[in-house]
Amino acid sequence: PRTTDDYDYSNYHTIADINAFQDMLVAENPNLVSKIVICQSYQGRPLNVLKFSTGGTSKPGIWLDTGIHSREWVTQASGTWFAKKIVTDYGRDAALTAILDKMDIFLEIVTNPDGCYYTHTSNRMWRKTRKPNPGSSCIGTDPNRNWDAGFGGPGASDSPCSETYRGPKAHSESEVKSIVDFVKSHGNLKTFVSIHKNSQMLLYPYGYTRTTCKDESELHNLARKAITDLASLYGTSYRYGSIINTIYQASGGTIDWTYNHGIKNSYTFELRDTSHYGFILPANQILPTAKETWLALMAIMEHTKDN
Ligand SMILES: O=C(NO)N[C@H](Cc1ccccc1)C(=O)O
Ligand SMILES: [Zn+2]
Repeated sequence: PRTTDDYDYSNYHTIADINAFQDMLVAENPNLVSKIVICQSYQGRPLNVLKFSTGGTSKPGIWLDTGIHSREWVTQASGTWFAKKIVTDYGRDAALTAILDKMDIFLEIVTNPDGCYYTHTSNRMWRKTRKPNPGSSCIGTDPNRNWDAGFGGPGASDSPCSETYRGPKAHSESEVKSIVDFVKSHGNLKTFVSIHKNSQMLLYPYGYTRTTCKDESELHNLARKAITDLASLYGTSYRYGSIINTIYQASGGTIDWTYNHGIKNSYTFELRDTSHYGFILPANQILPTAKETWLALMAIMEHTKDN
């Protein structure tokens, strides 16, 4: 595709396509979009973050990431659609314009590029990073267990062969450490949304402990509003609640760390479906999934702007 207008948003794409999309989007919208390379993956691929900003220096920020689990292809595809939606709606949609006039949005679409490449070339079901584990023939760490939040506790594995291997130590994976460093250097993120698939759930901290997080009632009420907006489009029903109460105990998870690091509005989305198709969601569900999820994200971003 020569422009982001003729990019095929209703299909799954390789990393090369998605990186080309990102560069086109920046070139087409130099006053709104820029690309930050926050680091490289283990195998040396760039970790690209799109910054959507109307200028200013220390604006509060909203972080969105997709594809941290590489096999969850509908999330990277949705992230691509979100990027185009932001530039399309700025200056046209009052709600989105108000959000961007007050806050910056950071979007990492291919958060696990090594794993993503591997799903396209070798194993469609790959979830983890692709860094080898010394002393084991098994590759990779689960980037949703590698964060310094209850790290190594119940709800993660210490076996490199497990899909939920936590890694040799917290933040051992550059794909994780690079986000940790970005959060610390930015210092003013108000919202952090990590997008996964399968289960149709909207989850908030904690996963590693049954302790109720201090903002639980606010996060619960906002989650209810967000999934109500989501369901208004096609009737897709979501469950919501804390990770540990809604899905299961998991330690070292992304949003437990971001919440403990002071980002109140920390959420994990689990997009379509509820395992009817398993992880191979048909491409014809990409656009409906992206569009309904955007309504929930708008609810979360508007709440952030107003609180
Ligand atoms: O893998 C997915 N979804 O794809 N999420 C599950 C559940 C989860 C969600 C949020 C935080 C921690 C744990 C996981 O085992 O990581
Ligand atoms: Zn996942």
